[in-house]
Amino acid sequence: MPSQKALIRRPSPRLAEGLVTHLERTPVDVGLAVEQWEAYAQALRTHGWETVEVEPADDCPDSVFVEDPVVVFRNVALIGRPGAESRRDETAGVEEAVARLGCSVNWVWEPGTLDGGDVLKVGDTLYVGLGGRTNAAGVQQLRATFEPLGARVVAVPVSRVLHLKSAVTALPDGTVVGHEPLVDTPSLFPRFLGVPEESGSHVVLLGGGKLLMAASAPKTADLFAGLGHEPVLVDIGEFEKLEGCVTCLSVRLRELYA
Ligand SMILES: NC(=O)NCCC[C@H](N)C(=O)O
Repeated sequence: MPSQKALIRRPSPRLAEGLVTHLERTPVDVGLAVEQWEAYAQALRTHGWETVEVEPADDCPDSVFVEDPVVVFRNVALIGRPGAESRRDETAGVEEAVARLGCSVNWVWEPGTLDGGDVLKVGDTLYVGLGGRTNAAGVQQLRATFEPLGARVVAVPVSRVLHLKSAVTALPDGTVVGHEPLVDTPSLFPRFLGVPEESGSHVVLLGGGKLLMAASAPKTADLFAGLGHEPVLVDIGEFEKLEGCVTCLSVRLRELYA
């Protein structure tokens, strides 16, 4: 039986010092953030995911955004080299966690940079955002790692948001969804659906038609419900102040055999 495990990482006490790039900094309430993170983890568990905590990295303010240090395809994990230097110490704990779960591990090497938030999987296609935290050498290394396993890697420009998955994610049927003013080239995706809210661009596929989404995107949730999906809303407001989304707070591992 394939396992359904989700890596999560407890927020650092220094969360409020996390990076902001495209937003103005506003104060983060770390206590509230921890409550929101616990509710997020509970939502994953309620919908059938076993949560696995990566060792906390208290000195790394952005470590809660656990999807960024790694890309997993089938049972192979590529440990990224974060585009932001302040995030480079986050990788060791994530590497240890994926290895413990039985993944084969590869690494992105200098001069490559690659953030997991820049990689969107749609079936066997890996769209990779180029322009912010991920560079051309990182894309080449992603190709070299995953194309031999049957992945097709498609590089797409990202200039208006932090990561590719800040701009677009995909519904269970593969339709790519995004808030058009923030998507550089919607025509690169075979099927694209515009959504009315920025945070409506971010869905985590929970299985069975359920979509984990931010509570800040109620109109998009209605749109998706009207299309036959089942939105599950969580408040991640404190993380949104740091350019975090529902996608970046976990790494779902669907193809491990445990
Ligand atoms: N995948 C993501 O969208 N990650 C969000 C990272 C936010 C963090 N403050 C950062 O700038 O790296």
